[in-house]
Amino acid sequence: MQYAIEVEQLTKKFGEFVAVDNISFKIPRGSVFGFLGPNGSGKSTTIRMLCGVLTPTSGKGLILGKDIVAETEEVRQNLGYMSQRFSLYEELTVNENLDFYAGVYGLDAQERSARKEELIHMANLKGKEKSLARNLSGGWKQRLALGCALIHKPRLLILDEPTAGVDPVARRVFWEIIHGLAKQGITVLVTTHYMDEAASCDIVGFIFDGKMINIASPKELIQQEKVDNLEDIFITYVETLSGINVHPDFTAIKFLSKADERADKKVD
Ligand SMILES: Nc1ncnc2c1ncn2[C@@H]1O[C@H](COP(=O)(O)OP(=O)(O)OP(=O)(O)O)[C@@H](O)[C@H]1O
Repeated sequence: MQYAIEVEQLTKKFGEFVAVDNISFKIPRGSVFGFLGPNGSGKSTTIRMLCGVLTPTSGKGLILGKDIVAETEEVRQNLGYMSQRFSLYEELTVNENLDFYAGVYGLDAQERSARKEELIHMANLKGKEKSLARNLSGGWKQRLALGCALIHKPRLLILDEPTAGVDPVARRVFWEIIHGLAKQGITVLVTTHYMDEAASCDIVGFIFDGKMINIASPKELIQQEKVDNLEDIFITYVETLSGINVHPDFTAIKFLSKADERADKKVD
């Protein structure tokens, strides 16, 4: 099997603090990998190492067979990255944002115009080419950012919480695009806190305190853990690993005054 991502004992320390702790996993080409874990568990640090912007403290990583430390330039040419904040230039138009990213990746004029047309079609941005990014709604911005990440035809796409803050329609459309890209052979690594999105991934990996706790298909994970859905797994892992009960006990707290309670109970 050919792998898009191969990670072996990857570790990142910030001083004494271990943000990513000896993780190993492999993602086959053309699959959608949902990288899950609570805030601060090490997802972005792992992604930053895979993108070649952070040097691992130890361990090894290959992206499409290229070493993330020794072959950073080759890795970047094969990789598209979309950050949580979409990395768009708000004062530039849709067209100008795409042009900017095309320039970064050195596309010539002919390639650039053909590619832009494809991406505007994919992102359903026809008619909005001259709109400022600032004036686009969340869903449009998100799809423009995806277009920018795809401008150089990368074979691996890394998306850091791409659907945070966009409405359900835009989320649905976005995921249809993601699965369409995977069908064409593009590998996708996506972080999300939405478990319905995670359930549609081919593989999900759960990271906690920098350690990879489990990695398998959603179906396998649900069978292994004998629960109904991924949300139950997420909560069970967090409770077990942190020792914190995530269900707060509200019964001891009175939110209404006695007078309010009496008024509510009055029947006309
Ligand atoms: N440059 C840094 N220096 C020191 N600590 C850092 C640095 N970058 C990240 N960390 C710490 O490493 C841990 C993992 O952070 P990371 O951003 O990878 O988590 P995450 O899973 O992406 O969280 P979120 O879901 O909130 O984006 C956190 O405790 C964070 O504070």
